[in-house]
Amino acid sequence: MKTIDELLAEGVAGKRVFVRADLNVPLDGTTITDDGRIRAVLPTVAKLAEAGARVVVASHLGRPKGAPDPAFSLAPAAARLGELLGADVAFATDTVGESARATVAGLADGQVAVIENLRFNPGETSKDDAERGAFADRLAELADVYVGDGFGAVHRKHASVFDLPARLPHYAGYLIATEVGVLKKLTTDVQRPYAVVLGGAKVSDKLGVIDHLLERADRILIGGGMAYTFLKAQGHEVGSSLLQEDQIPAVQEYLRRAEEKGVEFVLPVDVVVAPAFPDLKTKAPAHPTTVAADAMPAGQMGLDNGPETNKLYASKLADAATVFWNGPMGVFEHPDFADGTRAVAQALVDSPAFSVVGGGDSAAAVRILGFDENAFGHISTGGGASLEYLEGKTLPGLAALED
Ligand SMILES: Nc1ncnc2c1ncn2[C@@H]1O[C@H](COP(=O)(O)OP(=O)(O)O)[C@@H](O)[C@H]1O
Ligand SMILES: O=C(OP(=O)(O)O)[C@H](O)COP(=O)(O)O
Repeated sequence: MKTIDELLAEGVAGKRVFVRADLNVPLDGTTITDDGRIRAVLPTVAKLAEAGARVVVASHLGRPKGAPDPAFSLAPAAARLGELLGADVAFATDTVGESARATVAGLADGQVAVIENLRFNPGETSKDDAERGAFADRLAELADVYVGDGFGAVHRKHASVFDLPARLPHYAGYLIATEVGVLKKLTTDVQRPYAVVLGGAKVSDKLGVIDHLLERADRILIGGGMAYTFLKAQGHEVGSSLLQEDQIPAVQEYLRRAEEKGVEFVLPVDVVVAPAFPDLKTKAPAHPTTVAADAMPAGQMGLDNGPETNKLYASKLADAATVFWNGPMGVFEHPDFADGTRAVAQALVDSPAFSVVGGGDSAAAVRILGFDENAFGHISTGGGASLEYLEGKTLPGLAALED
């Protein structure tokens, strides 16, 4: 894999450099609630601009349906990138249309532009190679060189991640180099006990990693939206909680194999429930109650780990030597459901373990809840990406950067 330093040594002045970043930041309307992913790509963007490149930054944000949708515009991220760089950042209101072409053509050496959300074009995420390729062809017209630095999206076989680098000279940016360097350690000389904490909302994406973790981890702690499929698999009522019904047989098999292999599976013993998903805009009181995990009332939704679970999880992390954590333990964006996530973060701060926190929302949660980033071993910008890396899977966005 060629790195950005090699590109800089070759010289980039006057070249149009396409930087595939992951600027998928959490938004409250148009306000960025955590800019960690923008700060993470700054070294790459700043270095290229300093060296006189015409930098075209591209990313997805959220999961729009292949068409423009103002709620998913990258405009706030472009503005924040400009503030952090201390320079004007141009913004193209489309991806490969007139605005993008004119914006890129208007760049002077050392200037930076951001193009609109790549997922506004159906070609970005298409499963059809030809449709993705056609979009990648259009993107390739905007640049002379490709730098991959969107670590959070390298597990996606998407046009800008996988097909575009095949069409341009390609290099890995600083963020990808750092992320891979740290995660590699967890695949080789992991110190034991090795505990993995899994939560969050992308349950169907992430349940499969447990298959691999059963061969690798000593303890697996489950929380967040992931917990309810496990509780249901044990025969408990889960009300209207997030549930991956089709995965129940797989989850039952995980629990059986864990017992056979002596891997400790830790599930919530109590949960915080409410009648409905809370309003994250108004943060209006959500009327939470705490119930035993095996006695959830029908019609209520599990939204956080309860206090007994928080104590239990802290005790399971206290003597771990290595911890990998992906996925908040609850809907931490609402104050009624932030305690479970706060408790796990605090346990990692208190534990001498080498801790890696991965995922857009997990990393944001740690910072939004006021923890010092330096108290953790590594905060990764990718949740799904880091899990798939740890699984040993070939990640399309890394494979595409190989020579
Ligand atoms: N019990 C739950 N029910 C619904 N959503 C949940 C629950 N617990 C956590 N979440 C949500 O999970 C989201 C983050 O999930 P995910 O994207 O998988 O994590 P990451 O971005 O760290 O990889 C947060 O927005 C949080 O509100
Ligand atoms: O937020 C992301 O992943 P993560 O939630 O696993 O950290 C990435 O930006 C990838 O987004 P996607 O899961 O919509 O492809």
